[in-house]
Amino acid sequence: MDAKLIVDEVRLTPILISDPPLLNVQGVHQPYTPRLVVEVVTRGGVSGLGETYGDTVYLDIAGRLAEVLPGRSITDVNALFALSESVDPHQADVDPAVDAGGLRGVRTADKLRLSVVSAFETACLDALGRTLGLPVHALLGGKVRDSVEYSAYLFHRWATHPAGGPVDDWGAALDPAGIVAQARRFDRLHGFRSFKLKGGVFEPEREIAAIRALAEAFPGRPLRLDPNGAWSVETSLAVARELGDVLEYLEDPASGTDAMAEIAARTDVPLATNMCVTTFEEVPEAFAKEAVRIVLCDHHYWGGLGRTRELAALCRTYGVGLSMHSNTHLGISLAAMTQVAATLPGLHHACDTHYPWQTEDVITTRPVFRAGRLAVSDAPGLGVDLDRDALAALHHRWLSDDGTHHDRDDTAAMRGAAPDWKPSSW
Ligand SMILES: O=C([O-])C(=O)C[C@H](O)[C@@H](O)C(=O)[O-]
Ligand SMILES: [Mg+2]
Repeated sequence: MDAKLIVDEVRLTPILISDPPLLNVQGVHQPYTPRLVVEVVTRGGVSGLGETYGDTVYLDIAGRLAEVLPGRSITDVNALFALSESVDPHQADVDPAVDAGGLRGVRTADKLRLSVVSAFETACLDALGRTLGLPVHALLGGKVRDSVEYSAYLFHRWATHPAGGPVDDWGAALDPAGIVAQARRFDRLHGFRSFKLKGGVFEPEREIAAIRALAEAFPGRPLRLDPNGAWSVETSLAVARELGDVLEYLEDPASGTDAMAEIAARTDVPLATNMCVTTFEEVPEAFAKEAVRIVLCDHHYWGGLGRTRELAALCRTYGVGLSMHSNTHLGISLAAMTQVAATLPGLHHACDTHYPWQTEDVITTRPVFRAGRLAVSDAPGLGVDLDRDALAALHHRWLSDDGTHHDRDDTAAMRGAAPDWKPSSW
């Protein structure tokens, strides 16, 4: 093996990034959210980047994986899965409750591990691409498009965080007019063609009215509504009847494969998910029951860019559509999302991204959306460079935090404003 390709060192940098007070079924985003930046440095002096969730449970696994990686080749990404199993002795201890902040389905030991492996895989591919002078998409078999379409991610939101923290100039959006104003600003700034509204915040009638207002303001544009499983089967069907003529898809209206399958059997509105199909183990039952027509991939928890392509192949095989999910993330993840999305022939829906809500980053140049799309970089690796000063500042914030923000907890943030608050269901 060429010595240049051998991992010399792995650097892990937990950071806290500012986040606006966006509302969802589990509460409100905290003012700061944790992320982890992974750097894999080769003996050839090349450094590759990856980014993933920064909550404590991920940091623990990442720390152990970082210790055993030096001495291995950056080409050996398939070995990361077995390697991560060998260093994660706490697999049985995982609380299976749905991740409070994540809203991304089951919480298994395997999935937590895959969410760490993904950042290491991305960093290895970035380092390999930089070493060979090739973009990551070339390492994945090549791009099938030159730009990737993203969707505007609309949220009901407050103007400020209840406990204080960073303030932006978006103001509150708590009714249909506020959501339309937010969509107009996204349209103006980034040219997004399609809009996704995070639902499950207010009673369904108010969210139906918001989608209707969007349909009126942006006739013919693709619209999605995602209450993160907050509704019953009957409520979901009622919403589908109300909005069937304007929705591109309804995302996770109810929780669980059986509920989704029942809704799917009784409506023509396509159902999408990033909650009931989030692991390969969940695929056979969901596809057999025809519970969803579209799966949202996410390279973070599916285990990386290679596994995202495997999911895409499965979806293609079963005639299930593909879209892309996002959680709060920075430019390293956005670059990885764009590189893998560029290689997926069956990706016919605009990808989600929280990125426009993020005002801070650890990369030197902010990507620019044009007509809602990002150009696919052909530069070596992911095509992004680390801003070390920004990384140090955000790491310093993490170090200075008393632990309140080390684990994302939207419910705790909401209870800061309303101590008796509980998630609603309709
Ligand atoms: O599509 C989704 O379900 C998400 O994007 C989950 C996220 O966590 C979102 O709800 C959020 O950031 O509040
Ligand atoms: Mg969703």
